[in-house]
Amino acid sequence: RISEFDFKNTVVIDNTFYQSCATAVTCDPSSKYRTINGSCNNLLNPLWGSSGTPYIRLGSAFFADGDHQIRFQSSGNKLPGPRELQLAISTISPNIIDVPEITNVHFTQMGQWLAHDITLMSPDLSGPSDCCAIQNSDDIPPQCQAVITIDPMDQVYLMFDVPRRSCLSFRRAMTTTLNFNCSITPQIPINQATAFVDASQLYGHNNIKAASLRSNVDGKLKTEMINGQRFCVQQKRNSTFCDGRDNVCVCFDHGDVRNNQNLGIIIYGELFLRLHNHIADSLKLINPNWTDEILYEEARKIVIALNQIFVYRDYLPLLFGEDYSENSGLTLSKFKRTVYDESLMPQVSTELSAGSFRVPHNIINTYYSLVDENNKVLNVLKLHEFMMFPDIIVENKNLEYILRGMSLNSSRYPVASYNLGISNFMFHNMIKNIADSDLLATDIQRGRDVGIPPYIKVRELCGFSVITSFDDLLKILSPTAIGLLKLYYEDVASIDLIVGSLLEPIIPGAWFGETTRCILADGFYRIRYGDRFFCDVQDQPGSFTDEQFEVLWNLNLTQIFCAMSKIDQLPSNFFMSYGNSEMIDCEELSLDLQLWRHSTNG
Ligand code: HEM
Ligand SMILES: [Ca+2]
Repeated sequence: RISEFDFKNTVVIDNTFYQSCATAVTCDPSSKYRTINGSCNNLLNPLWGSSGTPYIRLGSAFFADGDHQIRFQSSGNKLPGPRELQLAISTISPNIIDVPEITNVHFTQMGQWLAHDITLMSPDLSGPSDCCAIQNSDDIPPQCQAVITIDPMDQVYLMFDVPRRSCLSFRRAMTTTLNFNCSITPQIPINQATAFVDASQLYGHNNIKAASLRSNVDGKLKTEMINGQRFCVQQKRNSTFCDGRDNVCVCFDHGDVRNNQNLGIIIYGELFLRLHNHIADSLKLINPNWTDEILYEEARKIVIALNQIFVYRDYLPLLFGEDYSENSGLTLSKFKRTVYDESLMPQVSTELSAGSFRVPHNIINTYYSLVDENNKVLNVLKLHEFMMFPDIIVENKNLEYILRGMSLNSSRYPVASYNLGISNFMFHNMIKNIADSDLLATDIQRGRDVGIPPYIKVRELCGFSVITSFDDLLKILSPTAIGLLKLYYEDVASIDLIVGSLLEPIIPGAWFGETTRCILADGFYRIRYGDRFFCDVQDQPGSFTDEQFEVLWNLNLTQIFCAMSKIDQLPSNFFMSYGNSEMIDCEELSLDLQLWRHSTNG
């Protein structure tokens, strides 16, 4: 191994799905554009990284029956309850207030925007609508077999006015065996997103969705005027994701089902949509003879490249720490091009999606502030009370006021616990069996649901020293953290990945501990070097010229979000909070697309 995250040669790719269950695709090797679903990126293995394919496992699966049943502790006893673990973690780490950081809420929001691009482990929504309601029946369907128990004496729920219940809804992730007609043991979930950073959360992860979002005129995505502003179109009512609360009138139809989830992610979806249409307009001015198809694909290609630049040049170095990011080949540089590696599997791992990339849930803020042009705080909204509630965004200048608040407000310091709101009242105003959920308990359960290896196994995979007892942990974790683990787990081998990871000390300059860093570095390496269409890869049919790449390189999120909204100022350093970056006046987007003139024949 060249570094701790170098799993390239150790991970075993199970080919069952590709050989026995997938329909063959034929690729056009000369195509300049990536497909919508990610197929044909890798010409030798055309389905690698595409939506609807299984996650990879970096380590072996952990199930009690070797197939799908949730694992037990070494003694055979049940694992500690996820809800109890969450409550315990919040007692040893402050979770009442948001401890400020130098980064702002955009740093958090970019993380979620990126997560929605690369991974979608859909829960199985078929069968009973309320899994908790059927727990006494003799025949509980698989998707309902992992609901989370709530203790009748639950200290938080007892204190607050929420309906009394003994169970939190949890639906198991869809697997190839149970949901996709492809029997694989141990069971493996399907990634419904394309694994590449290809803005699929904006365009749709599959052809049907993507086609439904296109206007089919001049390369643009569909929009709708609401209160004099341009937004994306709305979904039909009765969709699971918006009808949760009866006072919701607005529900956007985006590329990813999660794009209405909170006020921040909605704004990102809207602004990137406007960016696509702005670029399509600009391209049309330069190339009036280009068809709708060419305009769409060329605009899409630029939006994808910009997303990759913002992720690899701006976000990841901040997340990992600059040195580590650079030394691991993650940082994007203007001078050193990415060399495509067709042997590298560009797929997200279960360890990342059901574990490590959820660790940044601990920096989610409790509040969104609405801040006006004079820096006056007009309103403060609790994130968990305004989930799946886009109505707020379309009123007055709320989009701009929230954007400003996100820029000025600090993100939360990464303590082990998540904020109190999403730990107890997530989806507060949704229908009864979804409302008042617990994100950390859900994350713990999700890791077990898809059988990711426990904490110490993942550490071993990363090449860290082998742990055989709680005492061995003294080299890594604080005595308080170990005390907590001992109280809940019978043995060190049973500790869940996310629990151990959240308790690890934060690496200076990064936002998490070493185990999270290792798993995330693997993931972001794969989906960059394994992406034939990565924005700075050369000598592929669709590669940008050096000059074109330079035009894109000169853009940043501040310029784009400035130009795509009516906001008057944003921080010069987009991810830095008030006092850590000056606010600069917004300008029109200076995006000169002359270099795109006739580069494609219309
Ligand atoms: C901004 C507020 C956020 C909220 C309210 C939120 C909420 C959620 C929820 C409800 C889930 C599904 C849990 C499950 O059923 O298993 C989820 C999944 C996830 N979240 Fe977040 N999240 C937020 C931000 C973030 C951030 C900042 C990151 C990373 C930097 C992130 C990474 C993930 C990942 C990787 C998953 C798994 C996605 C999948 O594979 O389906 N989230 N989040
Ligand atoms: Ca994607």
